[in-house]
Amino acid sequence: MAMRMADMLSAGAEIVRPLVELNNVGKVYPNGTVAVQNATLTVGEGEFLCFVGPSGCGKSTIFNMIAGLTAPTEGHMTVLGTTPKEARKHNEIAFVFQDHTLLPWSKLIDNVTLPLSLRGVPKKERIEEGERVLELVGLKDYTRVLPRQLSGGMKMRVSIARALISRPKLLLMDEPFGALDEITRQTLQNELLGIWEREKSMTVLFITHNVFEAVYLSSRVVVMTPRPGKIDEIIPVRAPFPRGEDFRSKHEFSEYVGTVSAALKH
Ligand SMILES: Nc1ncnc2c1ncn2[C@@H]1O[C@H](COP(=O)(O)OP(=O)(O)OP(=O)(O)O)[C@@H](O)[C@H]1O
Repeated sequence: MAMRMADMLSAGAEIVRPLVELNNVGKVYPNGTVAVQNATLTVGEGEFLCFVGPSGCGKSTIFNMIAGLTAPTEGHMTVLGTTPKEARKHNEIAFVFQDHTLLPWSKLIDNVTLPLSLRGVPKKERIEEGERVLELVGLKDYTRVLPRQLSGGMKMRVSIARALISRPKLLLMDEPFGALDEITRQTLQNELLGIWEREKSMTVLFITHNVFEAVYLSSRVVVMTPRPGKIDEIIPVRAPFPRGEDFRSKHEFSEYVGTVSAALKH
C-alpha cells in the first residue's frame, strides 16, 4: 500500500508540495504587542500538525495570519502558493473554533450549508452536500434538529461538518475540543483522524493545550515559546496512520508525550 504523505513526512522525507510556507514571519499588533517573531515553517500537503505552547504565545495569531484574517508585519508567507487572503477567497481554507457558533434557530442542515447559501449555491446541491458532511460526522439522522437539542460533542461535530462543506484544502482548528469531557474528546479525535484519512490531501493545523492530544493526532508537533512567540522545536511523531486507541497505551506514545512536555518546559 502506498505510504500517505503524513507518514513520509513524519519519517523525515522532504516536503514535495508545500501548502503553507512561513519565512521569518513576525506580527506586532498596533498597540506594540509582539505576538510572533521569526516564525519559519513549511507544511506539506496532507499533513496533520498540532501547535502547542503557553497561553498568549501567538498560536491564534499564526492561524489568523494563515487564514488571511490579519497580515504579518514582518517576513513572507504563502498559502496554497498564493497570499493567504487570495487562498481564503477561493474557499480553500476553513476554520473551526472551540466555540461552535451555530445559529440556534436554524436546523442542522441549514447550519452546515450556511457557507454555500452565502455563496448562492442552488438548494438541491446545498442539501446534497449538507447530507454528505452530516453523514461524515455521524449525524445523518439529525438534519432537521435544532442545535439546542444536541450535546457539546454533537455541536462540535456540526461545526466540523460546516467547515468540511467547502471541501477545504486546509483546515485550521483552534482548540476545538478544549471544552469537551475527556471521553467525548477522545471519540472526536478518532473521528477527526478518520475524516482526515479519507480526505487524503486535506491538511489540518490544530491548536491544543493538551500534549496527549497533540501526540495522538499529529504527524509533527510545533512547540512554541512564551511571548514573543517563536517556533522553538518541531517534533515529528513517527507512528504510522491510521492510529487506533491502542496507540494511547503504547510505550512509544508516552515517550513522545515526554519529549513534547520537556520541549514545552525549555
Ligand atoms: N488584536 C490584538 N491586539 C493586540 N494584542 C493582541 C491582539 N490579539 C492578540 N493579542 C496579544 O498577542 C499575544 C498572542 O495572542 P494569541 O491569541 O495569538 O496567543 P495564543 O497562543 O493563541 O493564546 P491562547 O493559548 O491563550 O489562546 C497575546 O499577548 C495577546 O494578548
